[in-house]
Amino acid sequence: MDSTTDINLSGLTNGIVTGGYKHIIQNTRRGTMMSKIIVRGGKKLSGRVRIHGAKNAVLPIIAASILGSEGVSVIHDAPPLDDVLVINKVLESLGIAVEYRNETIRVDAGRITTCEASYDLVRKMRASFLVMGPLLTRMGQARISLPGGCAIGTRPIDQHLKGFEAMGAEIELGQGYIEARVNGRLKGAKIYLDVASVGATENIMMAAALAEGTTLIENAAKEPEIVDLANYLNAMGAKIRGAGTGLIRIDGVERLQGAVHTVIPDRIEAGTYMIAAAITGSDLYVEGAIGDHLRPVISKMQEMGVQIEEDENGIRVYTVGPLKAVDVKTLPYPGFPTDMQSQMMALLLTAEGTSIVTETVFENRFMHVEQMANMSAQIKVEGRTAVISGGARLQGAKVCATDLRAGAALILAALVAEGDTEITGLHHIDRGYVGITEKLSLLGAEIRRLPLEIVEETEREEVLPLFAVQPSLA
Ligand SMILES: CC(=O)N[C@H]1[C@@H](OP(=O)(O)OP(=O)(O)OC[C@H]2O[C@@H](n3ccc(=O)[nH]c3=O)[C@H](O)[C@@H]2O)O[C@H](CO)[C@@H](O)[C@@H]1O
Ligand SMILES: C=C(OP(=O)(O)O)C(=O)O
Repeated sequence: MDSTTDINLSGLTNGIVTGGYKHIIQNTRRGTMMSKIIVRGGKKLSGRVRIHGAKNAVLPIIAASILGSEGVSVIHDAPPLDDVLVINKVLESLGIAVEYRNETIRVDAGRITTCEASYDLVRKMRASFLVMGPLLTRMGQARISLPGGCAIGTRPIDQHLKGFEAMGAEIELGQGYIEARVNGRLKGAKIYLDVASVGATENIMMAAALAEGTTLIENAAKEPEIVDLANYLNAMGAKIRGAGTGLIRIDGVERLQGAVHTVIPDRIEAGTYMIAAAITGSDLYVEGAIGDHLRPVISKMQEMGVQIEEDENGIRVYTVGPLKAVDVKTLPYPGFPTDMQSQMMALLLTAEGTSIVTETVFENRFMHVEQMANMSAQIKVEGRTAVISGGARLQGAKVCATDLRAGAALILAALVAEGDTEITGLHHIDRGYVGITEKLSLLGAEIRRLPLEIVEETEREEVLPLFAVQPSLA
């Protein structure tokens, strides 16, 4: 993810605007506005919070819709997030018709006019690279800008490329682009992933769906988002078995068509609100949260003494006394998710005793520690391990979200800090949390989002009420 402030989608001003969350339109319409969140700590929360569709499921699913040469895909519960707008824009730049209204995306990929995804779009979001597999397998070629690294680590794509090469693609790198070509169709292959990469598993699974013959992905990632993608691909006519296990078998088919699919709830958004309940000592119902997707988070929170009750519609979280320190190690699913590490650290700051957090997935995912230290947090980092001294009262401060989950963790810490916390770097948070200010405020938090700097003042009132903007299907 690059470090520019907000996404500029000003070309979409003729698109459809329907009801929803203010910041998305503010950011996308003017592209120049920065904002800050101000939280006054100490409020108890109560009530229910609805979890939106999963960012990390919808992004590969939108990319996979490129594979549908006939019919229209209808993707329900697509969260109105900046990342979703970016991947939609990537598809449009390929000549594909995309319409986004009321959390439903329609994609007509009947016609593709170019196989190139430019630097301008791919730099905004790493997941844009997921269009490589679908384009290569359907069109025989793809030229995609290198996604590069980001705040949390170097994030190479060698495993994606290894998979495409094993299926017969020729890969060339030049001028910041990766060019992949194949004569005829990709061929099914046996691919062992050196690391159980989520993105590589998804990209290879999509490429293999239209390949000739059978592909086996060994040491595949097992995340619920992989299963959701496989379910969508199968609804399009693919033959995929084993998604959710370490061995996925894909029997290639000749063509795929658009399908209707509802995206799974976002387990990381759900986990974040579960921690909001625990950190504030409140009683919240997290509607839509799926316990089975959150097993390691639930189990760690219970070990700390948090009370958790699951039913078929969601999860209730509350506390009955002080929380205990625990040790946490991030791992690929079904281990503790790296995307919940910083939020968990915020909670551990309020527990009694010393906790140890070990990050094994990304090499540089402790950037929030420095920001938390500004709030008087006692954390010592050595390599991939952080030692957290819990129990001290956090103090409100001026802090900056260094990445998406770091931003969420700072908001959580701010909910219990003494005084006001000002959080900037909100473009990170907007990638992954729909209306976090509105949702927390409705639960009783004292939280506001304010403009920090408005370069262009026009059209502010015009954009209310709002939601997402996308051009109509042609
Ligand atoms: C859009 C999306 O779904 N993002 C998620 C996805 O990212 P993403 O798919 O990028 O994460 P990966 O699972 O690929 O990365 C995991 C580890 O594998 C390494 N690696 C990855 C690919 C590769 O070719 N070579 C390689 O060495 C990475 O550097 C990292 O250390 O999974 C991560 C791990 O759960 C989450 O934090 C991200 O939120
Ligand atoms: C790291 C994340 O996302 P991405 O892979 O899109 O950067 C995340 O969702 O926490």
